Amino acid sequence: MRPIGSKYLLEEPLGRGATGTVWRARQREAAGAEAAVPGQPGETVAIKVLKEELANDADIVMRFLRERSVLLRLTHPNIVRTRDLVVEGDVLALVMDLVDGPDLHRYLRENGPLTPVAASLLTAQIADALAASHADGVVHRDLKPANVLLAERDGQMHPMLTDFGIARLADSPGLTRTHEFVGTPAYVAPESAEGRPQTSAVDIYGAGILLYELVTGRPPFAGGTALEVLHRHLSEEPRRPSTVPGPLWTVIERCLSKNPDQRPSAENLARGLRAVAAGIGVHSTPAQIEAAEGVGALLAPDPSPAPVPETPGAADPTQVLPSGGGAHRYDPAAATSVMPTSGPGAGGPGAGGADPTAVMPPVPSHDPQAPQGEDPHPWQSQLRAARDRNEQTQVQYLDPSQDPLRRRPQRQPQPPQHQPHHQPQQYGQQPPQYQQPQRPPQRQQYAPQAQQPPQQQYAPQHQPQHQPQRQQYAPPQPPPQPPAPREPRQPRQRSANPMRIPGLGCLKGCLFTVLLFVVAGWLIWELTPLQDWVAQGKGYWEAIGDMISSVSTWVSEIGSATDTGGTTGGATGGTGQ
Ligand SMILES: Nc1ncnc2c1ncn2[C@@H]1O[C@H](COP(=O)(O)OP(=O)(O)OP(=O)(O)O)[C@@H](O)[C@H]1O
Repeated sequence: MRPIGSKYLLEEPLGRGATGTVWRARQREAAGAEAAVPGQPGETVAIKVLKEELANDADIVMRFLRERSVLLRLTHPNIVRTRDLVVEGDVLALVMDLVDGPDLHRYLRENGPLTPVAASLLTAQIADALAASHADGVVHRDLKPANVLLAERDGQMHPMLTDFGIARLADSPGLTRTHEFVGTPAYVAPESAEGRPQTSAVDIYGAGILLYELVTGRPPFAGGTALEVLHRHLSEEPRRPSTVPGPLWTVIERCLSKNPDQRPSAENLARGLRAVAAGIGVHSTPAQIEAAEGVGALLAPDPSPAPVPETPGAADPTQVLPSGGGAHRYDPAAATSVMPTSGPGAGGPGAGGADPTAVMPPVPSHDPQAPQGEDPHPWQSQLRAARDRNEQTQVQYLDPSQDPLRRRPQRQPQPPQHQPHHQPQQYGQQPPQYQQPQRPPQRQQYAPQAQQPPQQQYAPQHQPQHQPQRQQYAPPQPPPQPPAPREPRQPRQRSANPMRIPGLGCLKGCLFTVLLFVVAGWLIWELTPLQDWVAQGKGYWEAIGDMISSVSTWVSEIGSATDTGGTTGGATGGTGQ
């Protein structure tokens, strides 16, 4: 157990993300008045210890302290409460309420998609949390299933949004200086990717992606490289899966508007989703169905979205496409659409801050007059330094061959994507393959049964329906080494039979054995009296007996002939003397 600050003891790591590691921790003594929740000795909490490069960055430490009050005052039933901030030596840490439950990403992976009703109700609660934080001027900017924790309350799953403020804290040149880019391409709003000003509408876009993923099991724009995903956010309209009811699709489409001004406010989103959930259930009344079908009218855009404050001296490293708007911005046919931003304001490693929702590193100016350092291309350096993260937030190594400065990225052949096995269904009904006892098609659909032991609540009931998009991360590659000179090759021994026939060796052995038997049989036939025996029709033992007796007769004849010869010889000798 490791102390952190004077008030907390880290017990065990719960998980690791892009910005730090979350620990289960215990309170040693009550925190001071500066903490939002002083806590009691022995109480269990979760502590996110920010990564060293964040903690060592003076800008971030300053912002951490400055934003303390914003983070600590953010309270909502669907937001994981930040209780305290610890700044001590090299350590920056956020003390949070411990949520005893899986995150939504894990839950989806283990249990498959939710029904449209359950997904609407769950997202409505997330929208409630967003509405509260947006009203307070706080934009999350990294909304994704991994940042939604599922707490169990009264036998129901209760979504809680976490990591508020982390994006903002990390929005500093610090990450850029470490040549690192982090982000979650599948959830990035088009304006973030383009480096245009961001507002609370980026969270609505994230909510739309999350909602889509909840009902289908996968985000709408996923697969391929980060650049490809990014392009799809910018240029591709999401397609409606057959299992998504019309009213719910209206909500998703509005959230995923490329134009942030057309996205609904978080408050209206929550209202719209509840109307949809009420009108697409199996027990919906005609009035509820009608209200759901008219949900578009409820999704009025936010007249004054909360702006994401500019970070002094920070440029948005998410920017990979030329900013400046215009009708060509989303032109999918534009071959040069993935181009580094150039010119003032575009940012670069030196000038830019890193956005934790960033998907791409800052791109240097291509002004030929610009001073060229001896360092490798910053783009390459950052990509090379990209490191592995958890499965949701992607840090992606980009091969220099895919550098859009050189050529348009080529689509790599992808393994076949999982298609949800939904059949068209009545709204609110769970598709059979996802049907689980703890998910009846009403509000409690994602609530485990109260009598189930906790460890079973999230246990997969079936094979996961969706393999999450594994991030195509390749570890930083060392610079290519010149190939070592090769030894001259020995001329290859050519086989007599250059064609390799499987089982030929065995066949050869068999043929050889057969040949042996044939030769042996022929010798026996020719050199033994076998032919005579066969001709005389003798039995085997009779023939053997005959042979033994003839051999013994022959031997005795030889013996007697020898005796006779000896006797005769002796007599002859005697006679000669
Ligand atoms: N308050 C909490 N209580 C319990 N577990 C938590 C809490 N906060 C985070 N976790 C768990 O810790 C793990 C890591 O959280 P973290 O927020 O660092 O990951 P992440 O959201 O995937 O990363 P990031 O948002 O930084 O890219 C997650 O698996 C999450 O379930």
